Amino acid sequence: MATNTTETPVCKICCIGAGYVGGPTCSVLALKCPDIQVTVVDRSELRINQWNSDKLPIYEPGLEEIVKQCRGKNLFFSTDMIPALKEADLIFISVNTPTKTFGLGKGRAADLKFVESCARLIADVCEGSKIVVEKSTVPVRSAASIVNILKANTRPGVSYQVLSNPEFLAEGTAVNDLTQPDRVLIGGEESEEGKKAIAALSWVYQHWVPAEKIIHMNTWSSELSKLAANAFLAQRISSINAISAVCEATGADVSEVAKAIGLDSRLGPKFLQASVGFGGSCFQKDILNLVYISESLNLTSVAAYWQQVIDMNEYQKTRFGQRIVQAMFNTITDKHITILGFAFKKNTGDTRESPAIYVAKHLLEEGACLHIFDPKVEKAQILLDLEQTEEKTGASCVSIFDDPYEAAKGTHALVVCTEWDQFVTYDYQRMYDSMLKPAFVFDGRKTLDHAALTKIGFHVETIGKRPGHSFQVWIKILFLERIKVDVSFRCWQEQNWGGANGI
Ligand SMILES: NC(=O)C1=CN([C@@H]2O[C@H](COP(=O)(O)OP(=O)(O)OC[C@H]3O[C@@H](n4cnc5c(N)ncnc54)[C@H](O)[C@@H]3O)[C@@H](O)[C@H]2O)C=CC1
Ligand SMILES: O=C(O)[C@H]1O[C@H](OP(=O)(O)OP(=O)(O)OC[C@H]2O[C@@H](n3ccc(=O)[nH]c3=O)[C@H](O)[C@@H]2O)[C@H](O)[C@@H](O)[C@@H]1O
Repeated sequence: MATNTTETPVCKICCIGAGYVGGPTCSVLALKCPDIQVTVVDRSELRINQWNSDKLPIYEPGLEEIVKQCRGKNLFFSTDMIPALKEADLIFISVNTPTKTFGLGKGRAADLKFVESCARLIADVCEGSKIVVEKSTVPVRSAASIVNILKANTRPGVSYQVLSNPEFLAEGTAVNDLTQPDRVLIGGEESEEGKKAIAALSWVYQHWVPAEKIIHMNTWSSELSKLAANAFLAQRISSINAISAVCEATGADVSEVAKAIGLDSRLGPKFLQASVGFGGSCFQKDILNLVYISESLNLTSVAAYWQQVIDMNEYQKTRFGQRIVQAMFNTITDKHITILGFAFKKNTGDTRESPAIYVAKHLLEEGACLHIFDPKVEKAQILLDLEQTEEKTGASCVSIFDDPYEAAKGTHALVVCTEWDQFVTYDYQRMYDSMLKPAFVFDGRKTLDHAALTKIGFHVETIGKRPGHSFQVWIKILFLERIKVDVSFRCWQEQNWGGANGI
């Protein structure tokens, strides 16, 4: 490397994008590689200021301690991008790649404008030889566009190697996922220079990741593996959620079914938790991207297959919202409802694509007033997500609480949208006593003790189970449903065939 005068392959790293990936990844990198200087740059001054303050821009268990330990030593956050890029031997591109909201591929294709602007900036300012690492999640063959832009703008004496190194961390467990990854993928060119670049990035990871977990492959396999991994994970959730609908209609219990399925060593127990639906910034975006790529390649059956994972997720969120209204006597107009949890999963303050947003909007459309509590999501973020300018405005009605008991007071129902651990230990008797009766609990995460809640007096509804009905009652329901089906079938027969004998 041009700027590297020591024996080590990499001395300085620059990461463009100080978000949920760039921030934690570089913090762990700095912690594990004290011999490397890591600078995270971002065009957002607000974000960089937050990374340099006591209140980090994202909540992630264990992250604050690492940042405090490394910041100012070998970890730096800056908006001054040019010097950091010039100095670096290796540059990570960790910027956002959202779904396009306009033009060709609108609503499905990934918008690569931020990745492209990074490539152009690197080409403009860098000298010597650089390794450019694509860490953002991108469509397969995106590295070719980066190479194109860099090559088209190369000045004499400048050379680049572009690698794909997708990130697999999950929010809420990012530090653990980064310190003990299942695998690290590095895709690159087959050439000598390509192999040298792959070796340099592997050397960085080998500071803490066992060599056998660092996997080398061709660039396109690496890019596609990231989309495929997210699609497979989301597919499992949609599969168990589809089964949850069957459970609710038949009296089976989805937790029991998930346990039975997960005990098969070929399937395993993870990602079988039925829920109100998956959220987060990536599953939907990445599957839509996969659908778009498949369609672009004329693989229409493949596209339709993955589209179903998204459709099932929409169905699950809709079903949950409708079930709340139905259980509350088919009207929630002017009723006060408490939403417990607004983040898309526990241990994060991130609300991107959170199912809570969908549920809250559905309840607001039905005329309800919402009391919302989440341990980590900022009030301004909730109002922004619900497109409310301020609390309790006009016809709609949203109040944000920083105490769950205050939130529950005077409301008709509790709706659990996030599986925060502390929700399990709350004093539900205290909440029940302060609520209007009948008091309802809708557990969209299946984490509460439903028997205990029922004993307190709550009417409890959850995903994938119809609680409160004994086996005998179920037999009766199924019997009545059967009669209904028989009657409608006979009516249909008479209308279309002139009665059963007319066939
Ligand atoms: N959030 C997650 O848990 C994971 C995300 N990913 C992928 O990583 C990428 C980044 O995701 P997040 O960190 O969540 O996004 P983010 O939105 O939290 O952060 C992206 C950052 O990049 C900055 N940025 C954008 N364009 C820039 C430019 N030209 N120059 C300087 N800064 C620029 C933005 O200001 C923002 O701070 C995406 O492709 C995502 O799909 C991959 C694995 C996990
Ligand atoms: O590319 C990404 O952004 C990341 O996407 C996911 O990570 P993340 O979205 O942060 O969190 P997950 O734990 O995967 O949860 C996603 C959603 O699925 C839901 N979920 C998860 C598991 C489950 O069994 N059931 C279920 O409903 C969660 O509550 C959450 O809403 C992947 O797990 C990461 O490997 C990947 O790097």
